Amino acid sequence: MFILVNLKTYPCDPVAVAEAVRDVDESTDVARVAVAPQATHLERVAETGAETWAQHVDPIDYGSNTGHTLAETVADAGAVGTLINHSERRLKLADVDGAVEAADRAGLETVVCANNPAQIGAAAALEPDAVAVEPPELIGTGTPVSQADPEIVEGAVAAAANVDSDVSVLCGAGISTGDDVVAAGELGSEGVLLASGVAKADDPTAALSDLVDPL
Ligand SMILES: O=C(CO)COP(=O)(O)O
Repeated sequence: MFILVNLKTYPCDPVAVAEAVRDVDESTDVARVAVAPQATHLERVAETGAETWAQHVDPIDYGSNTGHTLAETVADAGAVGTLINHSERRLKLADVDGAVEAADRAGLETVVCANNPAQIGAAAALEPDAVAVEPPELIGTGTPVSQADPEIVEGAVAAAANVDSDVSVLCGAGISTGDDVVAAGELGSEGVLLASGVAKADDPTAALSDLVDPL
């Protein structure tokens, strides 16, 4: 299972969480664990040796784009992948397409987020490496999508497979325990996105160990 920890703009220590991510990733053969800090922390996080992802890239190339995030810069800072169209950083469909293209150009792995199976189908058609279904109403609640809305995960898996069977499906929202990760896997998800369960934990290593232990 792929476990991607999104730090959003939570007031945690990104380097401490990244060290926990690196240590837990190295301690297991059954999970791949990565962290997505804020753009300005990418370099410091990547220096820990943790697999580092961006939270967003813009659908742009080098040039006159003040205030935007260029995929190549994110890759230069040490990121190997990027989220696109997170529910807290929504893009127009054409811009999701452009951001996937920009990430591909920079050699970044891509996960395109979406709210529901219909959007997952549209996202899969843009040929990212993976799509992630995250019902916005469950984000940050501690109520796991795999329990509260298993149909949405199964629907997302079916919708992506219908469009492009090479696109993996992840799910997220409210996931904080190993049982939640196991349940996500049983619904056909190849990984999970999570944030508050680790970013707000007093002991991120313990929180991450709990996530991978039952796998
Ligand atoms: O938005 C999320 C991950 O990208 C999920 O957030 P929570 O894990 O806090 O529900």
